[in-house]
Amino acid sequence: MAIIPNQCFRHLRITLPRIPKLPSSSFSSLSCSLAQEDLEHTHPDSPNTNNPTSYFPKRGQTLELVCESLAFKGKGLCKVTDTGFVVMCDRALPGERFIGRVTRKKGNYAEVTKLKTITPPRDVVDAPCEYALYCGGCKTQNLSYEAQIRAKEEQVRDLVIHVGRFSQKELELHGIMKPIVPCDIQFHYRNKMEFSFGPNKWLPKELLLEGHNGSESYALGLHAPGFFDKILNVDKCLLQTGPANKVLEAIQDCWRDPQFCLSPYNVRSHLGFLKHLMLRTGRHVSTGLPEVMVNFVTSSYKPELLKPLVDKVASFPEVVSVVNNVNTSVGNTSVGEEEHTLYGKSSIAEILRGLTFQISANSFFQTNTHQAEVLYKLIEECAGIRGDGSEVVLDLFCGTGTIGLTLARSVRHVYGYEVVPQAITDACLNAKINDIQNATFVQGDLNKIDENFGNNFPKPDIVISDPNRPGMHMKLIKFLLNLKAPRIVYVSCNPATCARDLDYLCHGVTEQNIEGCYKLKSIQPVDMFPHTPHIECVCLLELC
Ligand SMILES: C[S@@+](CC[C@H](N)C(=O)[O-])C[C@H]1O[C@@H](n2cnc3c(N)ncnc32)[C@H](O)[C@@H]1O
Repeated sequence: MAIIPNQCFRHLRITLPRIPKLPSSSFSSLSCSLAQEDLEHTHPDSPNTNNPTSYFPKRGQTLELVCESLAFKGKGLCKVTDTGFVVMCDRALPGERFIGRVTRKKGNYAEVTKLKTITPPRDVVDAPCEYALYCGGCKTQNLSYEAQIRAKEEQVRDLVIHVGRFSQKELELHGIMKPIVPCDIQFHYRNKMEFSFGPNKWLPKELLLEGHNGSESYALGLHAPGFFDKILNVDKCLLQTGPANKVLEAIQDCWRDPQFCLSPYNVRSHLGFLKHLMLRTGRHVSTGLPEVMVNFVTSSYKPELLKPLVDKVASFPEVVSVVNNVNTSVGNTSVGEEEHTLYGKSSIAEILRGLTFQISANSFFQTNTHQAEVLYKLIEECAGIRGDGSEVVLDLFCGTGTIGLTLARSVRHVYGYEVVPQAITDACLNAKINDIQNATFVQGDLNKIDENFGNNFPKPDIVISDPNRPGMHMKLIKFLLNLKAPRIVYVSCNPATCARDLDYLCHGVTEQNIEGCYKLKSIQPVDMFPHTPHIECVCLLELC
């Protein structure tokens, strides 16, 4: 993710108080409270716009609560009896009655930790994963899938109304709000997982009370929720593909063997060798069979130490690539300063909308390939391309060019902009592999555009904008409002910033005397990540 200097948010800051503040007894305000937290989080300079409130539970106080619905970030939303005061609880599910302890004050609501369930949630199911209750990845695995997607759709509607300032009536009258598109495949859908090594297994309190002891053994797994230094050991992850799980199990079976002298990296002492294990699954372009890349991230380059693990994983026919990213920094990222190929190829392939994409260890690619097909089809439909090869597409936040390239076949030219230089290199490579000559990819920071932005491409007929969580910068909003392209397809992974940007584009920015000039035609939530709180949306805007 790009590091964004604080001053870039000056323009956004003054507009944030416009998010309506509703009485705490209103449910809509609850998810808005959390959305506000997210908007402030993404814009660190923003002022504190918290509402004073007469009732506030004390920190440490215990309360009996009922979870009413799921709010932004998948937190359970509850109200204190009699006062209607809002509290949020991680992992509380709709219908669940429980005892919670207040842990912190947050604007006009408080956060609680669940101590004990009194009545189980509605729509509860048995979570198939043994780690579901502790691992930070799947927060809602024990909620039926129908209830999960219902909750996601409600959140989007709530944010579009209360942050985006679109009325329920206009959403309904014009059929703007579309029903969420579910994901047909609810497990094993992730093509990429990153596990971390650590010196001690982390165990949740419940297991420690049962007498389990984790502190004595090394861990390979996922970070315990909220901890950068604690690893929940995981032998299998139900979100990743079957072949990737086979590889994970094989590594778990042998990496602690003392004869291999392999040590996990300790993020506190900065000693140790093995940092992360990244597993990516693609497909062979002709056979369609799965291809796995194994990426060992280590603190130094010692291929002889990795050899036993490399030999073990290379024995799987699906493993076609083993690479080693060497990251000598004390930071905890998986991108190395050097990359060495230890077995097979340095990249794997994937097919999306009939195009082939080369995926190297650190290149960005949609993590749910199956649902990316669905998402890209929706984007293409929204783009409403005539197909006569006359139109120009501007692909903002283009990553490795996947959206633009899937549209390139039916337009005159695609111009893609992206901040990460490696992604631009990959986008150009992807264009070449697919013999696409009418696409130009440019590296640049869309938070820092000036009046010259737009001089190097003709006026687009269609703008695709797919920003990451912070959404679009005010400079880009202003640019788009001046550009007046006939259509904007806004793809978003954060419904809160999406609702804010839709408001700017359609209703303008009053404080800056900027008028909106777009009409929201449709907003389509898409579930890309079952069992997690993440929500993707595809929105179509047309010039008024
Ligand atoms: C959600 S991804 C979308 C990628 C691509 N459209 C796709 O579907 O694969 C957002 C992209 O925006 C890029 N990005 C983030 N901040 C940016 C900025 N300030 N300027 C340009 N690109 C940025 C990220 O590197 C990332 O590739």
